[in-house]
Amino acid sequence: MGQLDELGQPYHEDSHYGYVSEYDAHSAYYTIPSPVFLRQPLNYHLYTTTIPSSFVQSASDSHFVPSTTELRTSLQRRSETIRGTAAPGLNLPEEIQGYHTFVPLDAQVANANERRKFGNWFSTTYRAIATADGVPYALRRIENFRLVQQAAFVHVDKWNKIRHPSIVTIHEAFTTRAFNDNSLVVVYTYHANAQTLYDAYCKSKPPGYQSHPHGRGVFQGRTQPPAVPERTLWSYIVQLASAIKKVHDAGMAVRTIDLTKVLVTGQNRVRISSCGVVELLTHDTPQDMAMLQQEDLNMLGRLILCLCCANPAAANPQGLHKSLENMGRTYGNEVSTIVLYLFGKNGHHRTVDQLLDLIKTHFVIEMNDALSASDRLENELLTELENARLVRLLCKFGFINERPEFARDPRWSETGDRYPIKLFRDYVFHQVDENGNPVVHLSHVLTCLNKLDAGTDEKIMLVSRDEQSCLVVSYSELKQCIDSAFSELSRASSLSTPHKYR
Ligand SMILES: Nc1ncnc2c1ncn2[C@@H]1O[C@H](COP(=O)(O)OP(=O)(O)OP(=O)(O)O)[C@@H](O)[C@H]1O
Repeated sequence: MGQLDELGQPYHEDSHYGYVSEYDAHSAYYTIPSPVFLRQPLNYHLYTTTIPSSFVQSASDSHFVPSTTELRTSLQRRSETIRGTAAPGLNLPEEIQGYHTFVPLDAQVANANERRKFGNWFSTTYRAIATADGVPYALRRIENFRLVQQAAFVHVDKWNKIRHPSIVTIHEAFTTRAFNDNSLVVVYTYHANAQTLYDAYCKSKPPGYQSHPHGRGVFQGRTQPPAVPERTLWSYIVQLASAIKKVHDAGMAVRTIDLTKVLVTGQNRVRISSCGVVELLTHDTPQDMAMLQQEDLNMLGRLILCLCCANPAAANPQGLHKSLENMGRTYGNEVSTIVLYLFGKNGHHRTVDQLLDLIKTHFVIEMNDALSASDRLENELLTELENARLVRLLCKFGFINERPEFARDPRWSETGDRYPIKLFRDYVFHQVDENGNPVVHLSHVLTCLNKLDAGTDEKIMLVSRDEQSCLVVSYSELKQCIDSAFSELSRASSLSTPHKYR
């Protein structure tokens, strides 16, 4: 029973959380029926309780993968974000160029003067779902921008060919008047719950309830974000340098290496976002690629300095000296050496290959951590491997059991060839102990279903409810019986609506 308590809890009824929603068969996403209620935060710990330690390969944190419980909690949060809808009253377009269910991702800034600009233009980022594949995408909209030359879209094709784990992939771009202006929209892969480096390390959190993965939130005053640990800093430097290498090798420049454009998308994982937008906006202006690549290295140096000082203005010329001193007090000499190299103070020509050479020892550490992460994830996957198989089996079972049209069917009666299925259902789910109390034991159910799915030769004794008759059958016979009952049912169903069950 203890096991059931532990394993059973993740499936808590959540209807009282007030977000039970209508299922939109067309989009396969949840839409909130009107009137809309303010949602209570989910108690994630109910969904992702600690798995009994005997089932867990590694409960400890590793560099790229958090402990099992935290990993599950964060995946739940992402899944919930992906299925969320926008607050009412935002007047967002219903559908644009095959994308629907728009949700703004930018923090709502009350004062328009405080909005950041992308070059000379305001931009807004939305999450939207593509009708074609039902997958969420991040759409960056450049407001009031009239794209004159269609030839500019060549940059989208070029960037689409750059596939790198630390670059957010671009998919397409189009112009639209659906926002009541001329907008350019650039579509990227969506990373649910991504945070910019600026938000993660430079922005203080306003007072309020801070959620806690293992319990109720607690009220906290305005909190400063944590300083970036040196180990994490090196991880970021390695990932970003490797992304720059990929782009420079393709004869291009990144141009968006900035605290507000680099996203943290998982434990210690960073990705450069918004690639290609600058090229689209400045298509008319001739560019010196060698100079832009030098500027990329400079931008990386500025980003590291700002990150170390938790201050986006740390690399401004007037405070540069002081910022370097501050950085030197907290971080090792090697960090300062890299930053000074990237600034290229003596007018040196720098290359990304030289940079990689300077930080090569850190690449080895990263690679080891990345391999450990993939081992950890394989182990996590192993614990989930059987879930889909068992759910399919339970669905089959649910389809054939207790159908009213079978009530008078002699095959399901006590002398019929389908009768063992009924008895087996009782054997799996409706057992009682010697005092007549229900036996609710998940491991019994799982064991029976696994043996049934495998069709083992093991025999079990099935007893009727009135204890007047009993049958000895093997799992293999039961499997045949269930398969044939289900095939018959699906044949009848496919006559009217094909492909209902796969
Ligand atoms: N590809 C993406 N996947 C998921 N979230 C994203 C993606 N791109 C951006 N975001 C999120 O969208 C939000 C807004 O991104 P944006 O780049 O517009 O940030 P910003 O510079 O803070 O906003 P603004 O420029 O409007 O002031 C950020 O919180 C960021 O984490």
